Amino acid sequence: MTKFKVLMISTTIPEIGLRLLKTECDVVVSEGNKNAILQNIEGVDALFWWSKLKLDKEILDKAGPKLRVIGTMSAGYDNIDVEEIKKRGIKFGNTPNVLNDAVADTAVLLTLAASRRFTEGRQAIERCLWKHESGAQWLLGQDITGSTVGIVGLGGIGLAIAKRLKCFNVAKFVYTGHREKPEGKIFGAEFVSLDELLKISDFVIASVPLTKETDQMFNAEAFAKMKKTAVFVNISRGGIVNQPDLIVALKQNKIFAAGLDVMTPEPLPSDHELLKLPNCVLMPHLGSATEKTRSKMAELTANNILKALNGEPMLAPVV
Ligand SMILES: O=CC(=O)O
Repeated sequence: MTKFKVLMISTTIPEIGLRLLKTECDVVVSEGNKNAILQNIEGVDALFWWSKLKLDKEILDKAGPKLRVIGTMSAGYDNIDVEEIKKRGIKFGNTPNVLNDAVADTAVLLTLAASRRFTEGRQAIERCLWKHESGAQWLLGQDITGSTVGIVGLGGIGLAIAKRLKCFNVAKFVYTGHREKPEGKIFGAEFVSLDELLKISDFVIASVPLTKETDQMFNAEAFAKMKKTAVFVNISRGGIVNQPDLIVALKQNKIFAAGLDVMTPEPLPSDHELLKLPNCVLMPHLGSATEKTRSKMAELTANNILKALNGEPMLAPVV
């Protein structure tokens, strides 16, 4: 029996992904750059995708008509042309839920770090600005205890963030999104409009996918609605923020601080303005980057692909 042919992008996938696929498929492992992908993709039955590159018509055309299954090892798929995939009748799945805890941990880390002036404190040590006489009001931060936390997008990750922050004795949780959610009610969070959330929240935490609707939703207008003491955290996608507007808001202290795991572009150039802001904490898109989480993501992606190749529903289908 001829085996299915799978192209795995990239060479850095946790071992379990390759091991599972190899039980039923011939696997070619490719670097994640476009040239390598285009060189290797022709004639494959399935694609294991781990790349920030656009998975577009050009790549799908080069793959040809045999390609009928794609699994992305990510929860988000804003870099993937889902409409084109649908049109071609290709089965497509992602890795939701398995990364909720790791990403929520990252959100908590950024919330704490931004509110307690982590970047500025570290810079102060490096620049010999930490003095005995620095005084009792030096580098004061914002408290989570007693605060109002606003979650924009109460999906699996948003809820996991709220659950974690509850332990910090938050006074009130609010959230916004398309609709009120039963899990919001059970948790004890109030559903409010985006405007209301921006107005009343001490912490605004974004956990929405990047779509046409959320593209640059955090812009000058949104930052102007926030409290001057507000801390903004983004663990979803850089594209939901108008970054020049955020930089202005941080420079002019229109908001207190930001904690970002995601930004534009990625990778961020080392001389980027964001890195020069003392009230901005940055991580290089590490939300799901723990050993266990990445292994679970690799396993789910491989199983999505194997199921679909065998004519069964994927464990986590998108289309
Ligand atoms: O950003 C990470 C993901 O979408 O999985």
